[in-house]
Amino acid sequence: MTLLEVNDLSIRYAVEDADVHAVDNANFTVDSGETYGLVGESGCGKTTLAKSILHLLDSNGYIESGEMWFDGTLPQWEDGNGNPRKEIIDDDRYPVRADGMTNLAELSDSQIRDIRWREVALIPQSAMNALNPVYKVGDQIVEAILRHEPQTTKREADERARDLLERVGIDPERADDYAHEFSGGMKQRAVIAMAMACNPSLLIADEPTTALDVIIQDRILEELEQIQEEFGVSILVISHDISVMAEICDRMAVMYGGKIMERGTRDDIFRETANPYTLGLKNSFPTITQKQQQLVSIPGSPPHLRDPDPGCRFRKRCPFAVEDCERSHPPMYDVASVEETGRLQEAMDDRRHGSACYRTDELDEIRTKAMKEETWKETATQSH
Ligand SMILES: Nc1ncnc2c1ncn2[C@@H]1O[C@H](COP(=O)(O)OP(=O)(O)OP(=O)(O)O)[C@@H](O)[C@H]1O
Repeated sequence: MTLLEVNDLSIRYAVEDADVHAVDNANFTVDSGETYGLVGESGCGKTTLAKSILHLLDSNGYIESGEMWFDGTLPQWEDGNGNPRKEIIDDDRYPVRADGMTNLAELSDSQIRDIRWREVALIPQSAMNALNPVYKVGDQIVEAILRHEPQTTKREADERARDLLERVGIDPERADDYAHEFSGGMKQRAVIAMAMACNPSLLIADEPTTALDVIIQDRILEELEQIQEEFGVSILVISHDISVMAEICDRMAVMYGGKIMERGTRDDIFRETANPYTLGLKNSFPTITQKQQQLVSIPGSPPHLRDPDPGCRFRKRCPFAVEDCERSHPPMYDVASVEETGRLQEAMDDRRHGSACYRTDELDEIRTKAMKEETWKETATQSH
């Protein structure tokens, strides 16, 4: 069942005389109970996309166009008997669709505040530094519960906080400790517990393992998986590290320069990789099982996104770029259909394996060449 459906989402930041096109026409769907990943190099728009869901963009950021349909119920939309008023579709005041989904992009600040924590919780980047040093860790979770569920008693909230800590593998007795008494991994787990305080249906985790050593990283990923199983929560996880995604995601979108370049299930992305950018990204990270493999990084750096030209965002670093790539950014092609028919066919459904590349009909050759280090080195020489 669909929990979040993002349609043609474009986000801009206003800077001086131009706009930064941080996210451009993004389309993807997160189902209930699944882990969906957004992966790509720093600056490709992952955090911007995640923050926009909860209206937490920097003040110069704005949603240019698009929709974010979410299957949630706003408290102020309950009727006198406390029943959700999902049936409201003819009332212009409510951006609710016939199937009961709400367009988060159109909610007012107060409406979105009711969604935050209760329905969608965000674990921001460097979250472990966000724990308040002067309050006990347990009290911070209690505070989060009481703020969003005022009808809960302090005692109940206290019990829930301890239970949450236990569920993420922290001894409940440690609820009385301060953040500085926790290790890095414990702080991150405490932040996960805090995010789960109000039992949200969507948890957004922005770089949950960055800055942690490899062993702790693995534990945090296991923790997220367990949380998901126990609570049935959907997780939108953001990482620059494609090997982290291989560990935990059911499906994912690979982003570059504000665009989704490839989209699909974990198997689509890792076994049937179709986009040159994804192929390059895969080469540049060790897989969990093959730590010793030779790593090849993609030469060059991501494009600046101020008023970008219409061409493919990746073309300047792409060893497979052709003339078409200069003219316009490619649409998302349906990989399986193209492989079957040999003809370029656009993806009609964002659940299908899609790749934004004009050469999706030459995949065998591209995959073979992309594995060779010299393929990427040649691009570096050409672009200098
Ligand atoms: N407030 C802002 N004003 C102008 N540009 C911004 C602002 N915030 C982000 N950007 C730009 O928007 C683009 C996307 O940034 P974003 O932080 O979303 O990327 P990211 O993939 O999450 O990278 P990182 O992991 O480094 O945060 C980048 O080019 C960034 O420089």
